[in-house]
Amino acid sequence: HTDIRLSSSSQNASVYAFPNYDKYTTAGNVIGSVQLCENTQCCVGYYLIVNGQPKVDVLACDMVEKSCPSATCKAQSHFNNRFLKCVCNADLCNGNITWTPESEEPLHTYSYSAGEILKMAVPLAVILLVMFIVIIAAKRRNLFKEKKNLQSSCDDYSLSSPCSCQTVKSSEIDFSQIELQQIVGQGHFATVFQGKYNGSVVAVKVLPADWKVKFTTEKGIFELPLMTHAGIVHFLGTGRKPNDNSCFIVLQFAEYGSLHSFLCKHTTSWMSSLKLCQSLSQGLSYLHSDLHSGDGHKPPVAHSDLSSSNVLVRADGTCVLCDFGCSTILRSRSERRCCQSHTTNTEGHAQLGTLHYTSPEILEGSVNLNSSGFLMQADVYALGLLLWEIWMRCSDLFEGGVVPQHLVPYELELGANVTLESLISYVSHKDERPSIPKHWELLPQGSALEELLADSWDCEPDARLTAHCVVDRLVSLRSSHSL
Ligand SMILES: Nc1ncnc2c1ncn2[C@@H]1O[C@H](COP(=O)(O)OP(=O)(O)OP(=O)(O)O)[C@@H](O)[C@H]1O
Repeated sequence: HTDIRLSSSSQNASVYAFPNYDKYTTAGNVIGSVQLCENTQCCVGYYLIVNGQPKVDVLACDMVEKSCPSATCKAQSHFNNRFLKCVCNADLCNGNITWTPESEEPLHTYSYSAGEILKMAVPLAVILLVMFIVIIAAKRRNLFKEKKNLQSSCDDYSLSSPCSCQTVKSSEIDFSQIELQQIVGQGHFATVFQGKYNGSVVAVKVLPADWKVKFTTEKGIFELPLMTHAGIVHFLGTGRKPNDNSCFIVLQFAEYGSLHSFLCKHTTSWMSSLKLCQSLSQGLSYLHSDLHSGDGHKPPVAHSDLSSSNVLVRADGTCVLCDFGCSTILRSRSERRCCQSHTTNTEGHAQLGTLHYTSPEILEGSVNLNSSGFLMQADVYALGLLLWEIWMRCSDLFEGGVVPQHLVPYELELGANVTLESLISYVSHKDERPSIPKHWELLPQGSALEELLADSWDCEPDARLTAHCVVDRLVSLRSSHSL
């Protein structure tokens, strides 16, 4: 058992305990066994289910600032029958999780009540089942058709596991070479630390041994040939911690953290908003590209979990993509033959990303399999939402007025704890999108912005731009409207 000492003094203090990370407990604002949450109201608890009982894995302040309306720590996600997460807003509340084995469902989501989780789980299961069946059926019937102009680089691709005929051997990093400092991020699966490796500041993403599949998927993407690009977080290597067998990935450190936390704290000028948008779109365009260079071949990759928490901001004000744990490699038929012996385990695994950013066709389970790039089109829908998020914090687009505080898409319309049902009704049935300020119509670049957003988040996936076209539109926006 973890020894937890309680503090009665400071507000929003969160009990913290790192059974596997004892030597890092002095990092950050830690007093005794209590971490003082200075920049967030939320405490988070991660528990592993051992012999039917939740056992503390990590307790800390919630660095990703997700909503935490409850004072008690009710289990909100339950993965693989092994892992629970809860968030809450009272002193030391995350030391006690409220959980009953029957009340949880395996969702990757924000905080929901048990009833809501049940309501969402059924349609989600149906969507996943339908997607799986139609993908397999489409493969059999060779439904993927050639497309001109749009997605021209992804003809005849199909989903594949992260195996590759070609991979670049990455460096195996010895854990003793890394000095972990403080926690800088907490995803659903991983804890991300700032650290030092070979004299450089790095980010170390630690995934518990239970999440080996996520780790292997992400490692497989980083190890594809030609994956080095300014818009994709730079990968340094992977390893295993000797004491508990958890896996870690060492990455370039992004000084501003996630785009979400950057936009919460900062507003931008028009030019710096364009820099964020352009680097983000270039990163996605590169990820989607099918590249041959020398002996190396990078197949197109769909990110499948784009959100402002999975985009990082570097010190120079550019974005990089991160978190490839849900990504899918799209392979041509000939490559699949060559990879056949490795492609069975995750074949057809189109995963749902963060709910707010999920495209209407995936929300509804009506994926158009005539379009081989449907996962890339879903990424472009999320890209449109991210561009909107960035511009909603651009002070030059609110001159003379107040820049609104940062909100994730649909938070204003549907609240922070959005449900699948409300999203389907709003985004799919009513075809609504995040609202664009009326006065943008009057700005010189206003109509180009609106068109770009509309063409990225169109309800019809085939009508959406490619990520490459988004880059082109942003380049022309920059040249015609540089302030
Ligand atoms: N290279 C990095 N530099 C700085 N911060 C980072 C870096 N990588 C990740 N982070 C922080 O850690 C958070 C979680 O990282 P990541 O999304 O990779 O974890 P995850 O568990 O896979 O998340 P998810 O819940 O989206 O599946 C990010 O939102 C960001 O705040």
